[in-house]
Amino acid sequence: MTSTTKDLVYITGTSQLVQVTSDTSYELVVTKADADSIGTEIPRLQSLPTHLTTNKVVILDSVNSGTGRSTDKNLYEQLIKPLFDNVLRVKHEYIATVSAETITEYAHKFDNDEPTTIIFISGDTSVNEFINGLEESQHSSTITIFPFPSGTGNSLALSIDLTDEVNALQKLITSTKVSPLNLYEVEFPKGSYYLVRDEKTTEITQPLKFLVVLSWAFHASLVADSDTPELRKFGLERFKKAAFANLEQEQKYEGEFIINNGQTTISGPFAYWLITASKRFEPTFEISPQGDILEDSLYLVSFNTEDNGTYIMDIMGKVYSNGSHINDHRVSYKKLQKHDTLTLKARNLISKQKRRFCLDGSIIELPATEETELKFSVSDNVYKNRSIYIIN
Ligand SMILES: Nc1ncnc2c1ncn2[C@@H]1O[C@H](COP(=O)(O)OP(=O)(O)OP(=O)(O)O)[C@@H](O)[C@H]1O
Repeated sequence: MTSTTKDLVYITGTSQLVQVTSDTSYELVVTKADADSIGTEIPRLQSLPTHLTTNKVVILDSVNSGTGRSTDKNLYEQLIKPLFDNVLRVKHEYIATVSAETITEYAHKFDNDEPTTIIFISGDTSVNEFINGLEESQHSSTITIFPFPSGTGNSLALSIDLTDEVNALQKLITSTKVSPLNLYEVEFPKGSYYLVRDEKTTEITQPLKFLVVLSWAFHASLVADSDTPELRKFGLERFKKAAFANLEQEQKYEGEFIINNGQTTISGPFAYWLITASKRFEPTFEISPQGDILEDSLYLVSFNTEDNGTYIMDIMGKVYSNGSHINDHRVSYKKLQKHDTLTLKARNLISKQKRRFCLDGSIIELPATEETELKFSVSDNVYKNRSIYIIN
């Protein structure tokens, strides 16, 4: 692998140029340099943003995210730790997950009243688990989130234009922009469970929040089927592999999506159905071109089942082609906003394949039933007395 060197930042007070060399591993390179001798495109750092100074800083490393941490590249050990400890002097707490419960348990116990910045080295699911794990707090407080794109899909990070870890690190230390991170809510029917590697785990007993996507049909199926140790090794390719396997079977999910008690009804059977706040799920998979994570709105993207073998790939190809699927007459693309009443009526949920939903990457299995209803809503950035923000 050829090695590349990227300029991270120039620290004006100490005249230090900080660069990152990456090949099979990362290395932080700090040299003294004269301000006039370095390129004007390198960000000048005069002082650190308050999310790294005034706030308590926690780094949550979800070590199973992406292709795991077994490779030689280790973002925290090789870049963040030396940068924070030796160069910028950012006091922080580092937590590496040891199990699938670490994040939820941390969130349950989270009782900081002081403003906290939580830096996630993960994908979307880990951030979702933290938010949903929060318990009611007596005092209102703020939690500022920063997502490194270190998982497989990284839709949240992509939504704020973070496509690689080094660019993300640059944004984390230089950006002073912090915006409310709006949350969305879904109420699953009683008897719904999380499904991990096809096994039922925790029962869902309260409405859940999501940040980027809630899906059913083809999308939920491929995310669920890709959650095996064999496929996880492939990184982003795991979704493609699971997608091809799903295309071998008919994608037919019966039901209808009802907006504002019938003002608009989008009838199935659906091959594809999701609601999302994000613009992209992968760098080139532009699922919702008008989406903006900083707005308090969702978009519905759905299309119906057809009886030819190529229509799903045809429409997916358009998603990869700058999101041009939204101009395809077969695709429903609708903005959903605060105060909209949103209901999905789903029918014939007997076979397991038909009753799996994806909530920011987690899979949820509904109980087997002839008909059920799910309710959704667009809420603000406050949950359990905590105001959630994102550095962007
Ligand atoms: N040590 C661990 N053992 C088992 N599970 C873990 C461990 N650490 C983290 N996890 C779980 O792995 C999952 C990682 O999901 P995350 O979304 O962060 O990454 P991803 O699935 O690669 O990315 P994406 O959701 O963007 O596709 C989370 O459910 C998290 O709780």
